[in-house]
Amino acid sequence: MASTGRAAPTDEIVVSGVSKIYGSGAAEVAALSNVDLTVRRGQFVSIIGPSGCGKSTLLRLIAGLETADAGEVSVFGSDPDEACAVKMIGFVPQVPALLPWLSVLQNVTLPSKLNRRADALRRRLPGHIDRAAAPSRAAARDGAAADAIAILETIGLGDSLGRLPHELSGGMQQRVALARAFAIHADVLLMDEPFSALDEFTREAAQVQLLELWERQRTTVVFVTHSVAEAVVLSDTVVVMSGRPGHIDAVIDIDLPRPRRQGLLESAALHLWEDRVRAQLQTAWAPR
Ligand SMILES: Nc1ncnc2c1ncn2[C@@H]1O[C@H](COP(=O)(O)OP(=O)(O)OP(=O)(O)O)[C@@H](O)[C@H]1O
Repeated sequence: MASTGRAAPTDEIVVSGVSKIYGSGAAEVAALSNVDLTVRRGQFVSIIGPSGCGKSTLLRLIAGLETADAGEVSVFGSDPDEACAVKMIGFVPQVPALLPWLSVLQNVTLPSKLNRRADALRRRLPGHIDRAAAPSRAAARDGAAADAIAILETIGLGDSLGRLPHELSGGMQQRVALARAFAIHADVLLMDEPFSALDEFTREAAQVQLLELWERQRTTVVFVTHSVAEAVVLSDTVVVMSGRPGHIDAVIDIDLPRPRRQGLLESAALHLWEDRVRAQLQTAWAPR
């Protein structure tokens, strides 16, 4: 059989021997050097490390928004830019970036309205797993609204469907951005410090709501954070990075039971894992 030039579908995101350099000459920055990482489908993986160690660069490479200078990235067997173009990949940035003239519900349903063509293409990509049968246009519209409402209810915004973004707190706006990402039913969601602007109490509540959404969909998530507690409470695996140039120091599997809820935040087991990740970070930051 003739080769299609496309890798076979896999159940993994694979980053293999990846290096990334920005700029050239005196302005050259080695952002990543020889990074290997495997994320299995359905895993929640957090990346933690000091500022400038290449966390966002790694996320952007998986998203197909940057190209590696060496090595390869594959998203369930597809090239990242191809996977991104057909919305196999969703992105949650630091700022919610909601459209101010649209209601909460309209903000959440907009991507699925815009992405019908991408949906059709996505169904043909080898690494995509269909979560629902292809619906008719009208059924898709009604289904998308019902789905968005269910997601917004899960995240505690069921009574805010008709409100405009400026009528919401920062924490509520970020939860709408999360709902919008989950509503596209992407194969992987990449989240770049989505809770960093929230106060501690709001942040912990948002983490619990993210976990509730994730447990419903079991979407693969790669999550960048500076918070050890956040990484531990959310993740199956915490990836510890350090810089100059950016590389992976340790991959720590967090063996805490799920579902993880508010009570876990105070548990001794959680604090033991936090201590372990913090010790690894201190090793990573120690001068060489
Ligand atoms: N577009 C760019 N052009 C030049 N250098 C860049 C660019 N993007 C990132 N860098 C550099 O690459 C390195 C890694 O940056 P990156 O943003 O990936 O780190 P980070 O770990 O996400 O940082 P932070 O935690 O502060 O967000 C840094 O030294 C940064 O200055």
